Amino acid sequence: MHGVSHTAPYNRRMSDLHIEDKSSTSRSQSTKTRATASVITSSSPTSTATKRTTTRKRTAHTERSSSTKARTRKTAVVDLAHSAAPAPTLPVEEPGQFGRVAILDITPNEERGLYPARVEIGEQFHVSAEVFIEGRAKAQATAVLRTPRGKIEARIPMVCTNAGLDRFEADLVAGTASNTLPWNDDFAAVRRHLGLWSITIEGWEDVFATWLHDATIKIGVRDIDSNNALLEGADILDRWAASSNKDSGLNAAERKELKAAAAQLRNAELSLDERLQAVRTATIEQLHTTKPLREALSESSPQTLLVQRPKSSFAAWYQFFPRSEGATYREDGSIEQGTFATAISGLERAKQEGFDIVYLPPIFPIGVTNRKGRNNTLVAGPADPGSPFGIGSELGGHDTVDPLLGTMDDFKAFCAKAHELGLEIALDFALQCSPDHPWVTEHPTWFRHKADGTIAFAENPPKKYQDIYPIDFNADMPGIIKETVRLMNLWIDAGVTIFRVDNPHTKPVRFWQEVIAQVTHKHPETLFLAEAFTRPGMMRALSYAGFTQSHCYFPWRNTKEEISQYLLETNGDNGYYQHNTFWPTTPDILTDYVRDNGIAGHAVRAVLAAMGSPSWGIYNGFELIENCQRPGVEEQIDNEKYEIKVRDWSKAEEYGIAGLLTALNRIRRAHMATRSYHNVQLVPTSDPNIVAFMRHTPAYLSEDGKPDTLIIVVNLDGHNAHQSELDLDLAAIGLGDRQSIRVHDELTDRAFEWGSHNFVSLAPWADVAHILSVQY
Ligand SMILES: O=P(O)(O)O[C@H]1O[C@H](CO)[C@@H](O[C@H]2O[C@H](CO)[C@@H](O)[C@H](O)[C@H]2O)[C@H](O)[C@H]1O
Repeated sequence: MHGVSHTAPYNRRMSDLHIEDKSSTSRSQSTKTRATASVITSSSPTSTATKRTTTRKRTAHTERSSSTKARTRKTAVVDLAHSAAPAPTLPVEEPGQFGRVAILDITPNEERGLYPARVEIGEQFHVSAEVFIEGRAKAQATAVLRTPRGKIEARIPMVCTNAGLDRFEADLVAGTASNTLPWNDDFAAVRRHLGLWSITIEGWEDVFATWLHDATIKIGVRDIDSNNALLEGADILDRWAASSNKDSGLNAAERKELKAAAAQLRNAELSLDERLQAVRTATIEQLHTTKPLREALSESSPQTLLVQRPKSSFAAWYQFFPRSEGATYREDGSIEQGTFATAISGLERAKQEGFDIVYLPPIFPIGVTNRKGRNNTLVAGPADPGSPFGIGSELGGHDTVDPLLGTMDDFKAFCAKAHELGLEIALDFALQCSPDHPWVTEHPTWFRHKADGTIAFAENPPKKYQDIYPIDFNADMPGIIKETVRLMNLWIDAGVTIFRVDNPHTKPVRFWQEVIAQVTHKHPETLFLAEAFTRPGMMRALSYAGFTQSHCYFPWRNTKEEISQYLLETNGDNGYYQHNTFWPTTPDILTDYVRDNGIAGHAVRAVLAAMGSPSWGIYNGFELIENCQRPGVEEQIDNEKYEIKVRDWSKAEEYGIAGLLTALNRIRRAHMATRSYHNVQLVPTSDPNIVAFMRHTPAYLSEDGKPDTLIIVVNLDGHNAHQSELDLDLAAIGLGDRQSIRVHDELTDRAFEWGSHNFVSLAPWADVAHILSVQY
């Protein structure tokens, strides 16, 4: 976890802030504007001390602009006459020029900031920077978050996390988490907060801390300069007491307190220790933490942050095939397939289990030429419905509803029912054609013809897709873009809000960039899930191009080491660009782990997916433990891709998995800590079969003012019980001063007393996991 533990941070949210944005809406990123902002800053937060100090600082600024030697000399004399001059804010006039405090290596900042980091509205995220000043002086840092209109949303003190090495970190949140959906009346209010926000880092000299450190040593050894040190401290306290209300937010009583402490530091009738005691009070300590004197304020250039709509990070997906929903056996044993009308039962099941998004495979007419038969055979029988990914027939292509499922109106009614239930519809968009697709004759240049005039079928080695032609983008990319945008708009108008794009990595990234830009220009609420399993660079590029979520390698991360490493990889800085969705299985993926670990194994993978990633998904049938592989391949036998399934859902109760999925979605909704790609921390365990991690949201980011922490402990062995010791870093969850804490198991409702060293025992026939919420 990047989680930064603040004890008493200052100026949390804008509502508590006493700081105004001095550059506000005019905070353009141009050098000129930035320089102006710095100059304005120099005349308010740091130069607000006594009249004398203010005059001196203003003089310093005038000098810089007039640059006359005489004036420079005069100012130097004035400064020397007064113990130490406070470090000024220096204007930054061009990129790369340092301010008075140096700020380097701000994160997130992928590809040198070319692509904005992405978060969902209300998602906790993490920033860091290296901030330092010369010599022994102490620097501090503050993260400032601005809305798209330039208004300051939060100013959060950053914490140095590697003492002496200048790395400062902070957690932030942009806007308020929401479950409002695009068709809800109040969505307009959410939309106002979406778009490009900015983060700047303010570095500043903590002159009080620097002084206190040195003064304590000097007085301790009765240094000859002890009196000077105390007088210097008194000057600092005076400056602090007079500091701008906009910056420090001190009230009258606090200013009085600081002035009284300054007087005590100057009081020659007291002993040196008694004088120093003036600043060793809880009040001054508290003020230093919450309302410090910030001198030499230096501001980084802004980093952009794209804040996206609800469900762009935090979403629970549920996949089913509408043709199987409500399918029945006729008397002769043949199957009556489901339709959009009967598939309402799938929506209801998704709703009941607490999912947000229903994902449908392609719903278009299926080709006849080279149609695949059961179990991926190359010859289809007369009753075989074919793979829905074999798109297009004489009945139409990507803009036509398969008549076996219903009409366009039936599909619209299905979407409307989903919306009524609070579910979004994600439609599969597989850009490929059956040989019978109208494009094959209407747009021959969209396909690569071999010398003999034929077209090669598609493949994704080692998989072969003999029933489809791939699209060739080289001859007419503009034409394909235009048609793709038309198609997506058509389905959006029917009620689709999300596209799950099949194999996007086999098409040019630039193609997706243009398509997504055009679609979201008209329909900014549209989300895109990339079904890409490929090289990391390509997966990241698709995210930069606009895919909000991505399939990933979670299904193949099964051991403790693999899971631990993957949790950090997917929930760290990568999570700003690639929002990985954790699916335990899909119609294309049934791993050996799920095959071999029975009901317990299903429970394990569901807990890891739901708690390990803000975005997770379940392919239906998981509840029924459909885990038999087709020999030699990592996918189900009698796969629904090639045949219609008649399922007996009454069996779902028996296995308990449906109940578990429902509980997991309930826990996710109730705990803000599950909503972020940036708050995971591994918890060390002694047993190789027990993996543990936690998610923590500090109190200052939560809506109810309380921290939210979940500790997830999972026994990966689907056959044997395991016991493990488990070490908890209580300081990382803001409870460093406690010997013991109360935790509540969200799955079983049991309560435990835990501490920094704990013991767990988990058995596949009892509990495969604990999901413990810490009671604050
Ligand atoms: O290539 P992936 O493993 O990423 O899988 C995706 O794309 C496949 C091609 O669209 C798709 O495969 C299914 O449809 C094909 C075309 O009808 C068919 O030939 C394959 O046998 C069938 O598995 C796969 O489902 C999709 O997720």
